Amino acid sequence: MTVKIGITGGIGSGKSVVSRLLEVMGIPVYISDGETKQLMMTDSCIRSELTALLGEEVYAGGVLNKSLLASYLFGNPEHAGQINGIVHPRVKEDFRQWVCQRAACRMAGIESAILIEAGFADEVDVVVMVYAPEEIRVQRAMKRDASSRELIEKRIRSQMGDEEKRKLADFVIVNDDETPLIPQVLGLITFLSQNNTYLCPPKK
Ligand SMILES: CC(C)(COP(=O)(O)OP(=O)(O)OC[C@H]1O[C@@H](n2cnc3c(N)ncnc32)[C@H](O)[C@@H]1O)[C@@H](O)C(=O)NCCC(=O)NCCS
Ligand SMILES: Nc1ncnc2c1ncn2[C@@H]1O[C@H](COP(=O)(O)OP(=O)(O)OP(=O)(O)O)[C@@H](O)[C@H]1O
Repeated sequence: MTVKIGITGGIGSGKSVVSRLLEVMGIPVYISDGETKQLMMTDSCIRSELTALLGEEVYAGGVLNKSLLASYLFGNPEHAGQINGIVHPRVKEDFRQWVCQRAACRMAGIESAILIEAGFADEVDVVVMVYAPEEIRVQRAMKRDASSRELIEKRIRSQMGDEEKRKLADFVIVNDDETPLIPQVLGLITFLSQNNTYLCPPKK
């Protein structure tokens, strides 16, 4: 049985960095942001529901209009709920298939900023939170995306707060530019390898 690791944390916390380290160590990771964007292009149900909600311009020129979608989604919690309700059930199905295709792997991960909010915690055996103080996250995301503080803070407000997330996580990896990251990731893998009883019975 593949042990499923959920990797979560707010925007700019360093989930992608942790996921890359896991991949380098031979653990495949389902990157939700990328897979979701792919599904929003290829899945006919998602396409028709998003078009019904936002109009034809959401796929203007045959590509996903990310700025239109982002301004709608991050503008209002109700809007976020509508988009999430269209997209997340399909992502969940897709992730299940992806895991089945990797049945030979001892461990596999899923990375999502909104793993818990989107109801994916029940899909995994262990939830790992990547934590960084909010100001560091804002600075990283502004630099990475050449984005404004206002925009990043808007996204942060649409996600679950760190304190709440911490309580629901089984492990916390601190990525605060001071605590070394690699020993923490190695520690996680070693723990999961040695303590399979902790993970039993795995969730279906
Ligand atoms: C709004 C979109 C088009 C913005 O795309 P863009 O390339 O600018 O940003 P990207 O996808 O890299 O997201 C950046 C970060 O925003 C945050 N974020 C994205 N979607 C959501 C959401 N539904 N709720 C809260 N935060 C979110 C995450 O921290 C994410 O890592 C895109 O994020 C999207 O399609 N979101 C809706 C689908 C979704 O929920 N994706 C999250 C993975 S399940
Ligand atoms: N320990 C670190 N040292 C230096 N730079 C880092 C560190 N951790 C993350 N970064 C940088 O900060 C930025 C944000 O990290 P990353 O993309 O991993 O965050 P994320 O949690 O995946 O964010 P998002 O939710 O937006 O996808 C990236 O440019 C990354 O290279």
